[in-house]
Amino acid sequence: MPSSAVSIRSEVQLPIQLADGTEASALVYSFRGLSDGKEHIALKFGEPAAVPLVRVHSECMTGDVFGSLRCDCGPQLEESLKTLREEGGYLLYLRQEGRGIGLYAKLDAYRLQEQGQDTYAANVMLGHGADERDYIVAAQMLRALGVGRIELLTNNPQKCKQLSGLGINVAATRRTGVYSSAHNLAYLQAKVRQTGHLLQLGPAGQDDQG
Ligand SMILES: Nc1nc2c(ncn2[C@@H]2O[C@H](COP(=O)(O)OP(=O)(O)OP(=O)(O)O)[C@@H](O)[C@H]2O)c(=O)[nH]1
Ligand SMILES: [Zn+2]
Repeated sequence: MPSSAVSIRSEVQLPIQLADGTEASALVYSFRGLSDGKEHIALKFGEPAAVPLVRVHSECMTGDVFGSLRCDCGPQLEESLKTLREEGGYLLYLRQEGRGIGLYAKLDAYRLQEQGQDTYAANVMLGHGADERDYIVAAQMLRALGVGRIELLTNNPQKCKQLSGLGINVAATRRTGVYSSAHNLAYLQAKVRQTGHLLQLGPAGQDDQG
């Protein structure tokens, strides 16, 4: 369960340029006492509503930084930043690279996917869990920010379930757009099939972008 010992360590303004060239400003928080000892951060945009919009984003260096088309993380992050700038709210950036298995192991999993394994089976073949994430630190960060009730921006029912189980009131959820292409269609299909992600997938590249 979230520890009450977690507190805000620092806050600082961060001007941001979004992919479309427009600018935003966020307050970036660091934390003291998070249970896994990692450097997770939260970004606050504008004046969040009484039930703030929250994106809990799992780190994906290849997608978030380099624009990898193997997954949908980059466009989901971009969409989240735009929506949060417009509506106010929080983005929690969780250091859960590769669904918790780490960057190198994720790259190894990509090799296995090239040989026909799906994204979950590849993790298991490497000796990892299919999805090793939990959302304990997310709940700790929200509590430290004084946020106990949220609207969650996600297609992943597990995030809602786990956060609720950790005492965060997920009053509503909002789906992100669907960002599919020939490169990530099999990956997105596996997410729908195996973890119940709420994505409506048409033929590659023809899905709604919002
Ligand atoms: N192990 C592994 N991790 C991946 C792979 N593709 C993306 N990831 C990681 O998966 C995480 C993102 O998870 P997703 O399943 O895309 O989305 P989600 O966070 O469950 O759900 P949303 O809230 O809807 O985005 C990030 O940590 C990525 O680094 C892959 O093929 N293998
Ligand atoms: Zn990704």
